[in-house]
Amino acid sequence: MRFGSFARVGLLLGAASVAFAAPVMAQEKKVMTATDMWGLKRVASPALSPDGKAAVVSVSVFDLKTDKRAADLWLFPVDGGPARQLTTDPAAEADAVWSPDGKYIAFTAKRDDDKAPQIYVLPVGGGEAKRVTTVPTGARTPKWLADGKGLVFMSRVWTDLSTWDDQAKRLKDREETKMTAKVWDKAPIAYFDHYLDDRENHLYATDIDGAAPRAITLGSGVSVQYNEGGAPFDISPDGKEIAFPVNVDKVGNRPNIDLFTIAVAGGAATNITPDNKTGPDSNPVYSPDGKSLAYNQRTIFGFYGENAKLMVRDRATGATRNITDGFDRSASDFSWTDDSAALYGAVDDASVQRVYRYDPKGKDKPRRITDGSTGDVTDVEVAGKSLVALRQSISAPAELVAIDAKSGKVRDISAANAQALAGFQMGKVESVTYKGANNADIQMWVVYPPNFDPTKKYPAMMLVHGGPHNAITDAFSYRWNAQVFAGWGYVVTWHNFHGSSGFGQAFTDSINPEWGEVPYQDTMKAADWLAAKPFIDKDRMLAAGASYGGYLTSFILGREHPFKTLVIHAAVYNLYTQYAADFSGSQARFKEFWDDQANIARNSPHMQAGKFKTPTLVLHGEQDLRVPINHGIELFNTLQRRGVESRLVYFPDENHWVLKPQNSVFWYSEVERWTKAHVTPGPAN
Ligand SMILES: CSCC[C@H](NC=O)C(=O)N[C@@H](CC(C)C)C(=O)N[C@@H](Cc1ccccc1)C(=O)O
Repeated sequence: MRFGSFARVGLLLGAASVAFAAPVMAQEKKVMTATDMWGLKRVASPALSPDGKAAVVSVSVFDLKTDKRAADLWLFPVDGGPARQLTTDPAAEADAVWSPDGKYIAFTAKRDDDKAPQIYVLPVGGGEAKRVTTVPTGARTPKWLADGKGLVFMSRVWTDLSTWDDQAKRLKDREETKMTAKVWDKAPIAYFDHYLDDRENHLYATDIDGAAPRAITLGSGVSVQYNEGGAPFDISPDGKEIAFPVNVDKVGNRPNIDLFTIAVAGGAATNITPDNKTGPDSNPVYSPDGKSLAYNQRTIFGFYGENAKLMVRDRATGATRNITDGFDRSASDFSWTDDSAALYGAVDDASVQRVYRYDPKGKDKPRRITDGSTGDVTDVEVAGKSLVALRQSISAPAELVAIDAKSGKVRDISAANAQALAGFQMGKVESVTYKGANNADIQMWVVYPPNFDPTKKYPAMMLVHGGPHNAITDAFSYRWNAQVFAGWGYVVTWHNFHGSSGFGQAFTDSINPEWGEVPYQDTMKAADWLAAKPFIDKDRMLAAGASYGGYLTSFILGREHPFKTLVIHAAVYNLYTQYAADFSGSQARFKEFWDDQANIARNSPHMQAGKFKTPTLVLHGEQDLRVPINHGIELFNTLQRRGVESRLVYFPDENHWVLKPQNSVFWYSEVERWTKAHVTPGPAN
């Protein structure tokens, strides 16, 4: 679906549209279904103009008939006023970046005959976008050079080939050959849903006039560590130096990411964080005055749940400070102010993502700016006098907002989904705290069915989150949408059990290396809390989870619990087979499994198979290389062998997550059919 013609002034996405939307009467409102949810527009991370006056975001829409996504760039004045659609091409545009003079926006897209994503440059004042690269291996994550005449980008290339023609030929040969074997000498071999090939990520510079790109890191002896997301590198404000992450592990299975710098002109690369040998140094960002380099550091090997410290390096002396010393939160998101006097970023902070201000000198403690009362605020961007971000909640998808850095007030800029949401009757959302394992305070989200009547009794659907070192914050989920489940007639909960992030490092780390028992107890105590409520029917409770959440749900399956049925997606069911199945399994922080098999015996859900008796819906994707398909098959076959009512829903073309629209709608329909058959939804007297 398109929003309109090029450069059309669009009220549709602007905040102004809220005022003009026809009011929808309560009785006309409907509960949101999975299909409705797929009709919502998805607003991605903003890119703020250098003067801070306008923000560009990519807005995606999905077509349920074709399963296709279209994404276009929209420009929003930060102070309000109508949004302007910048692109209408059927291809999805991404990675938007403003030129230093604010006159152009570069982005990546696979348009027309492009076989891989290329960089395009669009004049902001009007005119067509012009393609500036023709790189057979694709151009990703562009950043402008300081003079505005060129860009640096990343491409994944074979390092034994010296020309783009040779790269193109090998790509063609690999596509055409009937010999499909892959060979590795070093781990990792895969990332989430794809096998890694024998290429490396390297940086190139290109002029915007379309001259052949020039290699920067190729020949330096190191390559860029990159899996997904935004640009992992930054260019110094004088346009002379680039900082980028490198995995210096020579063995495989002991990843050690250090930050390197290299001249934009190429040459030798220098490791600037060689002393941190046990954790990743990442996300380098130069201060606008060019004096400092901010980056994240973790130091505990194999523990992604470690709080990321925010480090600031003096580029002249190399002296480096941890400016978040004593801050018991992870500072993984940050953006410098123009005067280099502060940084702002979103923090996973006790069940909500809130914006904090950091002092680059480390004298002032990180200061909370937004209070979290209106949902998660993430993806913070600072420029000129503006601070923009995305805001979302359990009941509303992300929209672009402006933040007042002094008062913390959050103001809507986009309203891409205001009209659609006005037609839905959402359930009330509450944050509660109960006493969990070891008498600790556990935060839990409760989402009530629309038209909830506290004098009646409702069934409960307890959702168990993944990670485990993640948290359920006030965010809109497309994969496990609590409002869709509440619309079926359940009181839905998400509890942030021990191990969750955002509640302090000790709480996060309290389930290592014993993954099962304490989160299990937290879940049972959450069930007790619910069962004691007059509005809950304790004989109509179910639990559902995915990934680590599927681990904990299958751990529950082999133990005492009050649930009438369980829904288990992409579960880590067998810790023996998960152990070395992917990159996470390869990072043993404590003992290797052959040195501590008792831990696996205590913690692996499959060891309790002899006690399985609860009807269970098992779901898994074939392309899941994070938790491979064997887990779902083992769990289902074991339930069948024990004569326990069970059903396996298998997705041949989905990975760790169900991401395709029609498959997702089918996933929701299977979960709805199964849960309703085992736990009657809706109120009873
Ligand atoms: C957000 S980082 C979580 C990464 C975590 N890494 C280490 O294990 C992870 O992938 N966890 C898996 C389970 C693991 C394979 C044992 C998991 O539970 N994934 C969850 C959470 C998640 C959400 C978004 C991105 C990555 C993971 C899930 O898939 O819902």
